[in-house]
Amino acid sequence: MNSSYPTLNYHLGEEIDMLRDSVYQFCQKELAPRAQQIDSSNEFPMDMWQKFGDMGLLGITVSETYGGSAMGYLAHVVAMEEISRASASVALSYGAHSNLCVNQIFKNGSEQQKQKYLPKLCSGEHIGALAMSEPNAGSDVVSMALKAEKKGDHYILNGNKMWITNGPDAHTYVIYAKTDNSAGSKGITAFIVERDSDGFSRHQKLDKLGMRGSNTCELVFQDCAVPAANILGSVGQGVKVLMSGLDYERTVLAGGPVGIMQACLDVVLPYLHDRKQFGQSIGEFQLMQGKIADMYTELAASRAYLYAVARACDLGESSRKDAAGVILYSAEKATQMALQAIQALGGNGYINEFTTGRLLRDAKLYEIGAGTSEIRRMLIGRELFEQSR
Ligand SMILES: CC(C)(COP(=O)(O)OP(=O)(O)OC[C@H]1O[C@@H](n2cnc3c(N)ncnc32)[C@H](O)[C@@H]1OP(=O)(O)O)[C@@H](O)C(=O)NCCC(=O)NCCSC(=O)C1=CCCCC1
Repeated sequence: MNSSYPTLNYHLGEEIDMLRDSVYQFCQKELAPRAQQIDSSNEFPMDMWQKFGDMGLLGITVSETYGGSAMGYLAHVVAMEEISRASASVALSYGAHSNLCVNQIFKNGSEQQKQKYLPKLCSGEHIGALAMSEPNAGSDVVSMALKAEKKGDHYILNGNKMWITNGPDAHTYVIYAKTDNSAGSKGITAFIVERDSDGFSRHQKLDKLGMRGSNTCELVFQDCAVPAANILGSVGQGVKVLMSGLDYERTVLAGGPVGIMQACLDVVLPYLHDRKQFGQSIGEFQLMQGKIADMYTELAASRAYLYAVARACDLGESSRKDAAGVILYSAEKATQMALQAIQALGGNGYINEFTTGRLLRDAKLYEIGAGTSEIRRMLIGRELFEQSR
């Protein structure tokens, strides 16, 4: 697990242990030292795409035929966790690329689409994004208004998408639009849109509270013609692509808050040894030991849940309530843990020279993005109630 203390062995297998070790070594050397600067500059470090591509991380769930490394969801969450431990915002962009865009094309694309788009997305030459939210369709995503009207062998898209991770930088976008406004969820269709399409533009980058290294923007479609050949799945079946994608998305992105929790312990533990008050290391005080006990336990519990849900995805047993559950639990614990990390560092925790403020700002996103905590509770409760009838 690469920590300064012995920790539980989750028995993930040699291949995934090696992957974790190489991602950890790379990220601690090349990313963690830049994380504060990435946050303050509000810019994604673009050199990372090629480096992640070279390491086989960008197409980690994609078969080798299309340039992927075919390691599966458990490997994906471990990579997500270790990148997030070093820089949560870089991990968010990584997850949006490799899961939201790349994995959606891999799972739902035609042979032609996979051959055309996946190799460059897996190598790091191209960046991917996925767009479902709109200014007036966040939690109520099915009420989206982006219109796609058939005209010959093209669809003409008009409308906006909002809060799109990697929006400013991507080459390839998975976009959901309404092909039939009167058909509710059955009127949604998924499209692959290329960045240079006429009538497609990316608006100014959004100025966010946290995740500042992950670029986000609004997308605008004005009579944007997309070939019918770029439909992902089939016409009117986009909600299935979207909803099943959200289950994988929530699982993979839960690696983000788990990495943030580890980063909290990484900063607090040495501080408890170094910081002296009342003539001794503050870690000698039981109230401080109580804090790290809670941090360690909540991290271990989040991790165990995460690996169990990711394993289920690998076995084709993905569960809607557990995908929602793992990100609900780990996101809320990460925010609480970041607050505790600030408290443990006292005055130093409150200044930006230390990482704790960034960890808090970054953690908060995971209680909102990929479904709010409220939507997650609703999904878990609803499914549990239905299943126990
Ligand atoms: C749960 C929810 C509130 C929707 O409930 P309703 O009761 O309206 O929808 P309901 O009746 O449950 O379903 C509709 C259709 O869909 C099918 N289906 C559902 N699950 C699945 C599934 N798992 N697999 C296949 N089909 C599914 C369902 O059968 C139904 O079809 P039908 O109409 O009957 O033909 C949904 O809208 C949601 O979840 N919102 C959060 C969006 C949300 O999470 N954004 C986040 C966007 S932001 C984001 O992702 C990121 C942010 C920052 C970082 C990067 C990512």
